[in-house]
Amino acid sequence: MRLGGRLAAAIEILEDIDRRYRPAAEALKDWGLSHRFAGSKDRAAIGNIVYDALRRKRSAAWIFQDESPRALAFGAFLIEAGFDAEMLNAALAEDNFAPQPISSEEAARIAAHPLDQAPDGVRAECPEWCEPLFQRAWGDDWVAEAAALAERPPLDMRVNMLKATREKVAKALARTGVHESELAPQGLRIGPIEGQGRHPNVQAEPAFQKGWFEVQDEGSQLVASLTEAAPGMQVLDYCAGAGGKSLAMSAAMENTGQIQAFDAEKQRLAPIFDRLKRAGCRNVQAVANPEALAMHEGKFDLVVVDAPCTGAGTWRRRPDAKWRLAEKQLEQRQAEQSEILARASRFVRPGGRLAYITCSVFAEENDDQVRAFLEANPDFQPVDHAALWERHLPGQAAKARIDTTMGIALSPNRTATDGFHFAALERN
Ligand SMILES: C[S@@+](CC[C@H](N)C(=O)[O-])C[C@H]1O[C@@H](n2cnc3c(N)ncnc32)[C@H](O)[C@@H]1O
Repeated sequence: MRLGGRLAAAIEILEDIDRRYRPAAEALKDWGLSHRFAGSKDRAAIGNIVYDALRRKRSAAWIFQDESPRALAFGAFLIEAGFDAEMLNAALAEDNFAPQPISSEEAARIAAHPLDQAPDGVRAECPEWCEPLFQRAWGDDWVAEAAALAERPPLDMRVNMLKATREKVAKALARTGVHESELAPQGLRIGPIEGQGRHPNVQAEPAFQKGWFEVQDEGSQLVASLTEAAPGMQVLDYCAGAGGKSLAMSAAMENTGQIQAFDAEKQRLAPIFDRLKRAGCRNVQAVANPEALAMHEGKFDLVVVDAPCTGAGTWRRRPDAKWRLAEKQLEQRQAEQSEILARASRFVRPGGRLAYITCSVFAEENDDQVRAFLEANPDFQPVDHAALWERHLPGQAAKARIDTTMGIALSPNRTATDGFHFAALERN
């Protein structure tokens, strides 16, 4: 397929996402199934245009002064490729499968709306209702913080120290252009996709099948190590999901002690069994029945709450979720977070630690939750988060945003990771 056919396909998929209110990954998959003639390079290129259009929806709509799927696909392509209207029209010429080229009226509109003159909210690439949330959380940096969530993400991996070393995995993946992560000590990274390329399918590599590494964002790796799960500990991962944090803590604990991996939704836990097996984790037990935990109240050295949240910190990877998120869902997540914190905290032993994690960049889900919990639970005290960070990442204090009391914030803009918040609270 030529560029015209790829743009036409991207427009069709964006229409489907819009009309049927469905996740981008599903719409792309369906398109692939009904267009089997398209090769893997075409699919990757189409996927890039769709994801770029969702990441840069406001900028693309601004330069075209139009929110239609065609304007979003064209606009995002112009921005990402650094093309102007004339260059794009030249690339579409004599391509029977191409959409209508950019008209002279559209070209005039594009010329009259340069991005450097766009309002802050457009450059921030976030839904209008989220602008005050970013402003509150990030002050003067809010546009840069929100805009960084519209960049293409890298592919991050955590080396499983139970089975391999960073050198060994880097060697096994040498052809992929992998390099050591800047902050996470067991991290490896393949940079963001360039142009119309794609990330290698690292999960098809024998090294992955052998359990030498997991695909895990560097921010997720960092918050897992900030829990300070250590050999011999009794740990409760209260919102374990597919086990990303449990697997990382299991390796940090050198397969000793015990991790109870609990989740209120049984089906969310389902992938953990294969993952544990592949990674060789023998100190993790999946628990789906809350009653099985009851007898362990007040017994755990460490309780980790990787709470359900808006996921705003992951918008680089799931840009469609950004436009689906509604104010009501934020309120629901906040209510769940306070309820889960209250429940989970009962399992911390005196002298033990509660670690609160979200992949959100909003104060409503982070500082506000920590503050409210501490007010309601005077037997818990925050650890010194600056000292905690320094222990793990000496000399890197300028990277994260650290509030000694409320916790540590990671973001694409500051740490080149997904957005995360981490707070550790100790029980008297
Ligand atoms: C952010 S995800 C967890 C991700 C996981 N820890 C990882 O690293 O892969 C949040 C999880 O919380 C679970 N959850 C939601 N409400 C809960 C509750 N009341 N109690 C325990 N888990 C809950 C969800 O099912 C979801 O799997």
